[in-house]
Amino acid sequence: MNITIKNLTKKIKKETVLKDINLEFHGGKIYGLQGKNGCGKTMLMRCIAGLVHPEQGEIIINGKVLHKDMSLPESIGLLIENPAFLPQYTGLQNLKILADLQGGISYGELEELLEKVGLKDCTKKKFGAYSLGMKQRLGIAAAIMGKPDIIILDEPINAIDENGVEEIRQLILGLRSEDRIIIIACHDRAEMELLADEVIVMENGEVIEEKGWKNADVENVQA
Ligand SMILES: Nc1ncnc2c1ncn2[C@@H]1O[C@H](COP(=O)(O)OP(=O)(O)OP(=O)(O)O)[C@@H](O)[C@H]1O
Repeated sequence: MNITIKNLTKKIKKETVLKDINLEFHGGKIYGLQGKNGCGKTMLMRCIAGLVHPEQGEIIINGKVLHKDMSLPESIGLLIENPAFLPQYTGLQNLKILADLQGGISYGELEELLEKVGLKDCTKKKFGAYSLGMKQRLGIAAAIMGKPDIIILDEPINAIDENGVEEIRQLILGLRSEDRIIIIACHDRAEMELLADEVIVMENGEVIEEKGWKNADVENVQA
C-alpha cells in the first residue's frame, strides 16, 4: 500500500490553501498531520480522499492516479469533521445503514465495532441523544468499518473524555497493519508523539517538516 503526492496545490478563490505538497505514505505506518488551525490538514485529507480536486499536482494510490484512473480511492475510511448520522436511529442502526451500502459486513461485526470504540453499553440510545464524545466514537467506528486500506481520522481524540483517550489511542495503534496507511490530524504535539510513526508538520498550506521517531530507519527527512 502506498500513496504518493506530487506537487499538490489547492486554491480556494484567491487563497492558496495547499502549496506544492510532496509526500510519500507507506503501509504499516501511522502518519500524523500536525499544525495550527487553518494550516491545511483537513484540506490535505480531503484531497487524499478524492473529495476535493486540486488545481495542480497528483495523488497516486498504489500506482493509480486519483481523478484519472479512479474517481475515489478504492478502500478508504474517513472521519472528517462531523459525520452525518441519522439522529432518530441508534448507533448500531446507523452503522447498519452504512454497512448495507458498503455490503459484506455482518451484524456481528457491527456489534464488535461498537464494543471496540466503547459504545456497547449504549446500543439502545439514539444518535440524537449521544454526547459529543459518543458521536466521535461512532464516527471512528464508521471510518474503520470494513477494514479499509486507508484510514483518515481528523482529530480523532477531540471531545473524547480523559478515560476514553487511552482507549481510543490503543484502538488507533491497534489498527496499524502492513497493508494499511493511517493518517491522523491532531494539533496536540504530545498526543501526536504517542500515536504517530511519522509526523508531517504543516504551516500556511505547506509541509515544513517531516520526522519519524518510532522507527529507527526514519530520520529527519527535511528540516
Ligand atoms: N470551504 C472552504 N471555503 C473557503 N476556504 C476554506 C474552505 N475550507 C477550508 N478553507 C481554508 O483553507 C485553509 C485550510 O483549512 P483546513 O480546514 O484544511 O485547516 P486545518 O489545518 O484542518 O485547521 P483546523 O485545525 O482548524 O481543523 C484555511 O485557510 C481555511 O480557511
